[in-house]
Amino acid sequence: MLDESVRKLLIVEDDPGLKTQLRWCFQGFEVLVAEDREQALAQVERHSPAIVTLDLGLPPDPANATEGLAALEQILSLRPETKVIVVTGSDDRENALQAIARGAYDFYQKPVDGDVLQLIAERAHRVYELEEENRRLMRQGTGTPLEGVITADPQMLRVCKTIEKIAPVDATVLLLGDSGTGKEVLARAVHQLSARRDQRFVAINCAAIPENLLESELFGYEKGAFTGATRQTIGRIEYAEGGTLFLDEVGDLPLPLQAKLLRFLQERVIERLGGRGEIPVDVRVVCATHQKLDALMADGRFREDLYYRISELSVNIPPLGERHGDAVLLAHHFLDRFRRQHGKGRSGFAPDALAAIERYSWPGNVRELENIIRKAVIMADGPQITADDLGFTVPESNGEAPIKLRDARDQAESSAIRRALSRTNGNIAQAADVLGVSRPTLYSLLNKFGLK
Ligand SMILES: Nc1ncnc2c1ncn2[C@@H]1O[C@H](COP(=O)(O)OP(=O)(O)OP(=O)(O)O)[C@@H](O)[C@H]1O
Repeated sequence: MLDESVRKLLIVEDDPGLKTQLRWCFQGFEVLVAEDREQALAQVERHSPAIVTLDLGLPPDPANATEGLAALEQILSLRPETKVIVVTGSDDRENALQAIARGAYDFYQKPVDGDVLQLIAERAHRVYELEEENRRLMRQGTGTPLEGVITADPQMLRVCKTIEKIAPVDATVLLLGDSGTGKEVLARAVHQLSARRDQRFVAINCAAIPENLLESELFGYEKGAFTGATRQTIGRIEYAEGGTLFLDEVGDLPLPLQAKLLRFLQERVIERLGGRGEIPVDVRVVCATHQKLDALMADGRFREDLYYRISELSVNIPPLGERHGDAVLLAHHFLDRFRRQHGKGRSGFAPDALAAIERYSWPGNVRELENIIRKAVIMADGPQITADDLGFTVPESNGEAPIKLRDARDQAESSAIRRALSRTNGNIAQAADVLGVSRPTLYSLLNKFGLK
């Protein structure tokens, strides 16, 4: 958790009476003030306040929202993570909505009620803290040693550790996990962390190639082997010589090819179609499937002897829905990537979007999340990505962050603690350090949230 004593809040208000009144609203914040756009930007640049309350009617044209809306845009482009709460006149709903569309976190209509404003500021700060925690974990590489793998989930971190251990051993690896869980990413990591890293990584999806072509694709063929075989062609196995061959969806391999693959794994030689000699090939094989191989074996659709051969080392990859905190972490990662790729200045996710991402079950796993964020980055109307932009609904929820302050705080705290623990591999002293609390405090929070 961030140090509460340095929670900074900037009030942008030109009316001296209101300014004084607002100053007294916010307990537990270091309050800064500004009277116009220029001063506001200077304060944001200098102090980076987490929260800004912004009166839309600013000089030189206090009767109009133009200056306030311009200030809002400049604040967000200077520091997109700032949570701006727009303060408007009682009959100025239209400008308030415009401000939200341009990235304001929330709006508040006068007359000022100190308790309500304090509550809104507290909620905004919790969201700010959560996002800050996410950004920090991402900056630190989230503790995963594997290239291209983003995770803070303890189960996935264990998977990464396993991959690290088995990569240098030249044994066949079987990766088991649902579609889109990152099997290919992990297969590449196996290759990268092995002595074969400077050779080829060759991937072939056994389910994507028609059965009659798969054999020649894998083993290659000699000229004249079949009609249309006008020249000698080497197969994917041979092409991977010295490197790693990734056989994706190995569960979909037809039985006759299973026998051929088994022979290759036993003898380490191949025969091209129409060929007369055996060719020795030195490749590391990594297989993957989303299928339940034991069920396929019971049905006689997968050879048991091949199963034992390919599962010398097998790794189970958990679905995204079971990984704590990973959906939001990955969402930020993809947002960063796609806004650079597509040159879009999205400032982040609106709270309802983050809540929806956290609660969704992700049947299509990381691939689904990646596609949804790509589309939202391209299609969103405002600077922030909202739950609407994500285009999916979360059952049994209204898509909003918890409204009760205590619930919001509990959710934010337990999520930050989980992340800190996974980041430090369950080391309490280090986790307490990361969170900026004492060890006894962390123990009591662990008790409170039933975390082990
Ligand atoms: N932990 C992760 N961190 C970052 N990106 C990831 C992670 N896991 C998956 N991805 C990305 O998600 C997409 C799907 O991953 P990948 O292709 O490895 O899944 P898969 O399990 O092999 O899917 P399939 O079974 O459908 O082939 C890829 O674009 C990949 O880069």
